[in-house]
Amino acid sequence: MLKRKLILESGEVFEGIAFGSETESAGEVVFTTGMTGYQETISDPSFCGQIVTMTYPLIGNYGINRDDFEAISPAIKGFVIHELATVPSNFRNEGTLDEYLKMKGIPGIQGIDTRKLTRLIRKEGAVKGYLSKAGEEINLEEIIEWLNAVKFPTNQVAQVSTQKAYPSPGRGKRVVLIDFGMKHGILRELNKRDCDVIVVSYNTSAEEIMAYQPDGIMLTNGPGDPMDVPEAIETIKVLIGKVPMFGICLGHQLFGLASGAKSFKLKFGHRGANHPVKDLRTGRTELTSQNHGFAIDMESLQDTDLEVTHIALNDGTCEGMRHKKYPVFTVQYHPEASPGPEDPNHLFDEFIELMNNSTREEQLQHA
Ligand SMILES: NC(=O)CC[C@H](N)C(=O)O
Repeated sequence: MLKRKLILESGEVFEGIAFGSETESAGEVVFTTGMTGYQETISDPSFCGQIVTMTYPLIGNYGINRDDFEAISPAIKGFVIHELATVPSNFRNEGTLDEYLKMKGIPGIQGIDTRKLTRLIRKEGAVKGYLSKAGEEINLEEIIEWLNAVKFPTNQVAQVSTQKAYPSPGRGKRVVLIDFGMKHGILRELNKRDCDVIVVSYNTSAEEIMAYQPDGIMLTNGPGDPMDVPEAIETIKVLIGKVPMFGICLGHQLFGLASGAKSFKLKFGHRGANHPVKDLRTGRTELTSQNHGFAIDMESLQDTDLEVTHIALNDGTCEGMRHKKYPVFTVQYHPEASPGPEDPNHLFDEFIELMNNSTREEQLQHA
């Protein structure tokens, strides 16, 4: 078994055992607290460019299956775990995590103290990291210096969005889905409700989107800083009020920015499958799946036509908004719930209802 190191820009070094691809890699190191769902995590395009640490100690025990991918190819830069289960056991198992990461060229490290790493990230905030090539000695000082100077690419949405529009047909409401790095779960939920979905690239113009005559527009999740996608912000500005809109995660942040709100980077993000969110209108709390490093600044909503509908109970940040005049609502968390929990799944039904209640005449008035 070959060794490899995880090195942080702050100078901490974690030595462990290499698995997955033997290559070296670098990216922002983040942690997620989900106890299951490593396959969904690895393949969630919102993690594009990041080295992902699982805080749950035993990973790989149910293998990799055919059905649970959130994108065709994973976009993570590395995978950090405490202990790799080498003999998976599950009726859906089709192969091991190690084989999968090897096939996809993603380096993994196991046998490190993920608790210590997580506490460091919580204390110091988001940090850049480097995973060394399996079995290779490195010059630590050189790597730390390089990490402190390097600027990672900011075009992650362009890396993971579809380049060409394509349909995912149904006989119900026509939804144009703007793909900022869509999790397949969103498409599954819309298709389950018989929506006639047209998936378009992140830089499709408002005019082209409206030419599909949609009943509604879906703004998806996606990687990176929402400020790095100015063209999408401009497009959303034009689309607001034309047809009902539903935004998830990056889609929520872009809608906020398009409406005049501001965003900021959280110290260490919300990533996991047990984040409590309170719906301020009903007083109900739901457990949600989350994966975000940025958030909308609630104070900046004062000068907009938006209102906060949901807040995070862990730190009080904004988790949902709606437009006061137009049929648009967005959430910072993941109602498509892959891997779960499914508490907020009803939001997709609310989107369908919003499209049902918004008549064609009304839409044409705004068009
Ligand atoms: N899952 C997402 O869409 C994440 C949104 C954004 N990239 C963030 O980190 O905040």
